[in-house]
Amino acid sequence: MPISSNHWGLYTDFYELTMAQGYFYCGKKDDTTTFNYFFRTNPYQGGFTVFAGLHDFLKLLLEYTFNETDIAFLEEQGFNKEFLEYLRTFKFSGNIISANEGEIMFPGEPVLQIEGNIIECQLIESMLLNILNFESLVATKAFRTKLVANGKVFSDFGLRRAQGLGAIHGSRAAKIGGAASTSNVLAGKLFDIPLSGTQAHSWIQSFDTELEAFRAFARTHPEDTILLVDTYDSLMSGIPNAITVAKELEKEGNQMQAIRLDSGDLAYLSKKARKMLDDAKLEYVKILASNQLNEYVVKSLIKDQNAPIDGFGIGTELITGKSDAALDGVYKLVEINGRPKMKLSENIEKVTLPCKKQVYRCFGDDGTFYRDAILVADENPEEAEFIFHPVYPERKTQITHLHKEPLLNTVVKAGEIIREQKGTDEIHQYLSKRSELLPEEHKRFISPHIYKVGISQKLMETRDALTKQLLKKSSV
Ligand SMILES: Nc1ncnc2c1ncn2[C@@H]1O[C@H](COP(=O)(O)OP(=O)(O)OP(=O)(O)O)[C@@H](O)[C@H]1O
Ligand SMILES: O=P(O)(O)OC[C@H]1O[C@H](OP(=O)(O)OP(=O)(O)O)[C@H](O)[C@@H]1O
Ligand SMILES: O=C(O)c1cccnc1
Repeated sequence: MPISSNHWGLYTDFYELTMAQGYFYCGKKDDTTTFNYFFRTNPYQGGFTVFAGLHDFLKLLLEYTFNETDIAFLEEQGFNKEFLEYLRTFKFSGNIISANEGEIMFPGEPVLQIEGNIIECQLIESMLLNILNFESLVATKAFRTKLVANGKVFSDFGLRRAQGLGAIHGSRAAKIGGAASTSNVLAGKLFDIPLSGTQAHSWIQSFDTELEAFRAFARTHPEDTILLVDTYDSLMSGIPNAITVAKELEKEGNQMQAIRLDSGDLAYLSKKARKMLDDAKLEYVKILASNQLNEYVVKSLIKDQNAPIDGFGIGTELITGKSDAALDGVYKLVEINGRPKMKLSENIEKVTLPCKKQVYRCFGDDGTFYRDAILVADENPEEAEFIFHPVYPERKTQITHLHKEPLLNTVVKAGEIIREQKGTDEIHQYLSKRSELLPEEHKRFISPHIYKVGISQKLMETRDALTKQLLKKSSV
């Protein structure tokens, strides 16, 4: 982590600590609770979300403790001595079941479920949301790009444009979603992501001529020469100079790797560049492109305009998850001391589902993802006959005959991580495999088909009974 600490207790919102102290003094500190993490909408008006950030969250969860300076700081903020003594030895001791990192998930379904005492579950809320919402947002953006890149690679160039230190985890998420490499050296070291890079305009500008700059770069990097050709004029100067240097490299037995286009009409320029390179018998020299790219431009260049571009560098839009500022993931209390709990809202979309749960992915006859079923945790999935639309119960699907797979598996037991987390490469491979099972209509960018997530009869009845009780109480 860039902020050096082995104690992450303060990585939380103030109100979590205020509530924790309140629970402590209200005699609730040993109440057992269950919370669910879920999101309400897919980002980018898309049809799915890639779940990412689990590894980073679990790592910090183990270090979610308070050291002496944290305790002293909280004392200055007015927290009570007895409560601070409690925090001094605090360590998360609960259980977590979670979807795999890299899983394709949908709105409304629990992605992760945490059980523990009320204080520990409450304190970690903000850190959990901070990590999972951001990484899932960026991983989803990256995977959308991968889906339309037609096998062409793209590298994360986002460090300079990211929201501060978020870049470190953004680069990790970009790799999970499909970036082949990153320019972000610290993220590369921390998360074992291959590094890649070219050079900036400053390199070219620092020499008297472009040709001199290209030659100097080729001399110092003969085996991996990539030349940025747009500093002065791509067609009139940059590409001809790159060809001259490629020929000089050939004489020394080396092959120039690529040129990089960074402005202008990338389809037009890449076609011209390809022809110029091919005419010079430099078919092996690849063409890379950058400049405010996103999944729509990549799709247009590759699929609609047949641009002969071999790879992309993508910065701003990838690392910031443009045009969505955040994934709207939330963390809600669903059970306390064995009693189901829910949140009512005038806005039906914001009503939460009570109870400990399990999510089952139901597969169609062709083996693809067909429906997700949210069941109460102790329900036998083979006995659940139908699942119902959470808002319009008259819309139901029979699931008896469908193959089902539970999505939430134990990752933390009594405060210990019991499932080894995978590396970014393996997570991406898992995502790719799962994506093959997601029907195409959920992947399209414009008006994707909505993947259906239903709730079991038992869950619906529990929710409806609880709603009645709560409405009765609130009208007294
Ligand atoms: N053929 C193309 N089809 C669709 N979009 C393209 C195409 N070529 C370039 N773009 C995109 O159009 C935008 C062009 O932006 P802009 O006008 O700022 O670039 P520029 O003026 O060429 O470069 P800069 O301002 O960086 O010098 C970029 O987002 C780029 O990715
Ligand atoms: O466009 P992005 O997707 O964010 O990709 C990263 C950009 O960062 C670099 O530009 P730099 O910061 O040097 O400025 P430039 O736009 O003038 O090239 C690079 O040349 C890309 O254009
Ligand atoms: O290596 C590059 O070409 C690079 C890295 C970061 C941002 N823009 C370009």
